[in-house]
Amino acid sequence: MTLEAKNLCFTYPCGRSVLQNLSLRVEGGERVGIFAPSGRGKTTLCKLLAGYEKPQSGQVLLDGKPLVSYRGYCPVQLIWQHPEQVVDPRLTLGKTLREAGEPEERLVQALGIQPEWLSRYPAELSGGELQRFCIARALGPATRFVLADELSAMLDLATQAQLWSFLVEETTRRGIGLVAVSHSAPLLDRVCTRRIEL
Ligand SMILES: Nc1ncnc2c1ncn2[C@@H]1O[C@H](COP(=O)(O)OP(=O)(O)OP(=O)(O)O)[C@@H](O)[C@H]1O
Repeated sequence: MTLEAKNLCFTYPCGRSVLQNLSLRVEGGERVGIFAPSGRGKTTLCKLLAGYEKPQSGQVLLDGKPLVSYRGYCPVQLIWQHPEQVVDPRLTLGKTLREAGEPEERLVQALGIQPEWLSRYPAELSGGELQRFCIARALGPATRFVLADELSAMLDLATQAQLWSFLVEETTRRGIGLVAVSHSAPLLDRVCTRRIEL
């Protein structure tokens, strides 16, 4: 499969123009690092690639078809920088995990998700623990591309290394394309097959 951004232009309603004519092509199984200083538009690009925002002009295509024409579970999944902002605080983590269907036990174990966390609420877990649930939720059976937006910025080095090596192994095994966003060029060079600068 191919994920393609074609000539994307995006301006927020306040008039802040963030992306001008941006094009990008990612193949299944490829790992592309996106490197840019703060405020350049990395998160905005991820939101466009996952269909959370619509460009004023240009298109996001999945295998040549507009992403907006895919119904149901989106094959392009975004792992957000701040997991606490993208989980429902009123749901237990067990329910959060099942939002994308029954999770594979293998994934739950590989991510180090502890059984006793499942009955807790998001506010009762650390950021790193919560991010593991968001990663598992993003890796449903129909996922073809994963966008990882600074997913490890708030984690200690050992946890960062563990989560990245899991993501590399899992995406390689399933031929999933990965777009990784970071301020750290060394991290992207370790994780990705190529790196681009915005
Ligand atoms: N909802 C919004 N409304 C208006 N402007 C916004 C909105 N979200 C982001 N911006 C602005 O758009 C620009 C790009 O933001 P974005 O979050 O995409 O950058 P980024 O490269 O991911 O930054 P960082 O590395 O700090 O996370 C910034 O100048 C930001 O202030």
